[in-house]
Amino acid sequence: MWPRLAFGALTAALGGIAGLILPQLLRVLVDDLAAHPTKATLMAGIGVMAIFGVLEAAMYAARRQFTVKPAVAIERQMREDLFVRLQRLPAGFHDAWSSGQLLSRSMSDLGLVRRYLAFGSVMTVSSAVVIAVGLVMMYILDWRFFLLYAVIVAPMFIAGTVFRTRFHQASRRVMDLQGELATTVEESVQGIRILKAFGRADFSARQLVARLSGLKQAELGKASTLGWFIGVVTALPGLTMAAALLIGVRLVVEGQMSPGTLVAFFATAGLLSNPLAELGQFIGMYVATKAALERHVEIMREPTSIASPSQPESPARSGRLELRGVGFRYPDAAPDAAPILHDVNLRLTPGETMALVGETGSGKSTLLQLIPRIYEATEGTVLVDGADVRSLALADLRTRIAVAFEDATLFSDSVRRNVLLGVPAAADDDEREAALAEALRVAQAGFVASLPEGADTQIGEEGLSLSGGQRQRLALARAVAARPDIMLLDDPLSALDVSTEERVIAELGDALAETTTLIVAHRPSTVALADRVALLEGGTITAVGPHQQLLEENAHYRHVISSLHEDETVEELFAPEDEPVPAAPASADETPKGGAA
Ligand SMILES: Nc1ncnc2c1ncn2[C@@H]1O[C@H](COP(=O)(O)OP(=O)(O)OP(=O)(O)O)[C@@H](O)[C@H]1O
Repeated sequence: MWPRLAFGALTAALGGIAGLILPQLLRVLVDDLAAHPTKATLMAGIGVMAIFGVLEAAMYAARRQFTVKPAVAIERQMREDLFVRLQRLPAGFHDAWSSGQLLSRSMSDLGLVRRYLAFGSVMTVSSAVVIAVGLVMMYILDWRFFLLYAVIVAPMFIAGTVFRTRFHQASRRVMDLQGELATTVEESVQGIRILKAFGRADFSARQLVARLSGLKQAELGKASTLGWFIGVVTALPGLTMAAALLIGVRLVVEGQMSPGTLVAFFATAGLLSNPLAELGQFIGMYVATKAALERHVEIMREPTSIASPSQPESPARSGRLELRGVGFRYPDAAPDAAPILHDVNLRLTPGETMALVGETGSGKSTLLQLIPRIYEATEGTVLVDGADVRSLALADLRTRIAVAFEDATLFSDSVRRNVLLGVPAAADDDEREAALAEALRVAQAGFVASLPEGADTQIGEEGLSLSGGQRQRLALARAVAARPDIMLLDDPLSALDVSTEERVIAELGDALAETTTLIVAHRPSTVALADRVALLEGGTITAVGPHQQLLEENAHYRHVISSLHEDETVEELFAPEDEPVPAAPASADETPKGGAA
């Protein structure tokens, strides 16, 4: 890869040097033709010029051949590394970074790096070589001209130093604003229904216009910085040539210099003016690429605090789950804020189903996310199969556990691939099909059969849109298909109508008989699925026991349960289990709840 880039720079430099030979030929031709004008001299001169011209063109073509491939390969590799990094970084990192910033860093920033590698870097080397060789040739032609030309280097150097600092700041600002713009566009597209429903499309447009104006100003500032620098690097050689013309004509008239030398100087100076002006552009490209790389490195250096241990344990799989003295505060929480969770002690026996109940915002979802290490407990220990989760390889831990969140995220892919996401790659086709059929049955996702292409139907952003209830059932099917030892369900049935929910619960009860399940419940009917219920109150578990017992003994539990379901009174909840519960209206409640849209 790097040798190809080096060859690219070499061919670019050789092409430039081949071009610099032409003024020397011009000098010989002019002086010889003036002294002994013969047809043979003229033809030889034209022939050599043509050869060098073709050589210059061939070198140009070779440069592109050498440089484009490695630059594209490096860009691809950097993008892959960034993506892998983003996957590994903890959820806390993603909370703190906007998606637009990550998008612009992985797309436009890395495109800039590719362009600099394929073009800017080799052309910088070749321009520098051409300028150096050109200056040597000027010296050979006449030292006075060389001196004259060399004088402009000092102001160019000063201008270059000032330019680099300013252009770096301007480039960085433009990139950051591009990231913010990407976030605004993404949020407006994601939230288009809300904006339309509230008639606030103009609000989003105004926000976008404000961002665009900011970006425009920053782009203009960047362009004007580049503009004045290129102006300086173009004007200085021009001024030098004017001075050289004055001095050169005088030297020729006085007979101290041949006309050929003067012509050759101007031809050389003409050839150098382009690399000099381009060098300005390339320095600009270098500075912008440096800013892009800094943004890249910022992410690549983010600590992956949640990682696999170097020597992971591999305890026998049993489905045991225990939380010992667990506490947690979010990384971005104020230092004086109370922890979300503290002193949480909970033990689930293998195969047990436990419901987690608490008031809204009490930390139920947070607690669930500590188990597969989506967030890391800041106090205490989470144990899976008797081992601290931090001592297990992450991949291993996450095959032991499957999760289904209320906000069912599906990918732009077929139903089949979405549901089989957690099935081990080693499973053969029959096993995969069996897992799919079983999972769809348990999750009551029979609607899949009536989709246009059944389980091969494309869903997600690039495919068919599903209702909130359908998506939740597929997310639940995904968790079931993974056949974990421990299942974490974060209110995964909230968008289902009551009768579908009852059927799912009945199926889940059978399917999860041997799976340890912790289920965040917002409906008494979900709570009924559980062997025992844990009550989360004030950031800790204050009671654990069977639903009926907690209803009888715990006032806060009664309060939470009664607030969960408006249709059922506390008295009805006390009703013996075999007594029929009044049927809730079987509305087609498949619309997404809250943020699950
Ligand atoms: N990523 C986050 N960063 C900072 N604070 C958060 C984050 N996610 C949640 N919180 C805060 O943690 C608290 C607990 O949230 P959590 O979602 O765990 O509650 P919950 O009991 O699941 O709520 P609900 O029943 O409404 O789903 C809330 O006060 C919330 O504002």
